[in-house]
Amino acid sequence: TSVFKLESFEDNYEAGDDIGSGHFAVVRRCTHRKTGQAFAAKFIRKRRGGGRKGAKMEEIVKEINILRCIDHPNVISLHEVYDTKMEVILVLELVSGGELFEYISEKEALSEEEASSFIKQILEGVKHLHDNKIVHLDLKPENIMLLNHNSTNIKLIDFGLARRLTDQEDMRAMMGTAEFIAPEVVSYEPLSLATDMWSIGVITYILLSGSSPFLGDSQQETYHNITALNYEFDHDLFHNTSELAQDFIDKLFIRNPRKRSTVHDCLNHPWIKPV
Ligand SMILES: Cc1ccc2c(c1)c1c3c(c(C)cc1n2CCCN)C(=O)NC3=O
Repeated sequence: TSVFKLESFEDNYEAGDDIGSGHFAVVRRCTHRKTGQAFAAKFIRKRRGGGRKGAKMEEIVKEINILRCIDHPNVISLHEVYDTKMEVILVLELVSGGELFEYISEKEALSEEEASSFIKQILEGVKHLHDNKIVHLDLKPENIMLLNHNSTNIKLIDFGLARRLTDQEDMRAMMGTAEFIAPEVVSYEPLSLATDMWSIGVITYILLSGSSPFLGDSQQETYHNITALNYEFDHDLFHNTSELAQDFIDKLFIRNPRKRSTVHDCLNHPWIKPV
């Protein structure tokens, strides 16, 4: 198990404004009283008694143990953990550049160089996770944050759905956000590191075109588009996108997870690695 700080969070930090929320969690900017350093504090409500609200302790500990074993410039780092009666507080590295999602919304679509540079950093971060047998399972532009407004450095955040791939438990679970999940998730088949690679294909498609490849008018339609691999490089959106970029994406939108590009294949793909 993990050692939690016993003195109170408030002794050491002044909580600031709310910057976002997720499953049973609220994220607030906070300042370390002694040093003035800024952090992101993720307040996760504990499940009390037989209630359904709040996260199970074993899930919280799983997220903490995953965060504790990763250390990479493209992945957010965990600084401290506080355990109180009602909640667990993760003190996390703060990034101030906002979500990649907001960045692309403002720009419509990115140049191939910019998209390739973002994807390369995402791949570097995901390689670190995959080398540690950790699958993120919720890769999407909202969980990719810019370090600061004037840099294009990114960090992966939010490991609430992340899992460590242990051989005995074959992981099946409906999770993640519809338009980013892989066919095996929709069909409730075993998940693997390849599940993250599909999501990277979706993110790449969005960065280059501003449009989501499988998104339908309903969740069911989106799921159908995913399991039917019903996507195309719409001419209006992709007419000045290289064949190389489309090949990179085609190698990720493969139904059979074992045939899909791995993070290593992607890092060696000519669209990413300058030849
Ligand atoms: C400046 C800013 C604005 C919103 C933030 C964050 C930072 C942020 C952060 C984190 C998480 C889990 C969620 C966060 N959110 C919530 C929205 C994330 N999709 C985090 O771990 N560090 C952050 O800076």
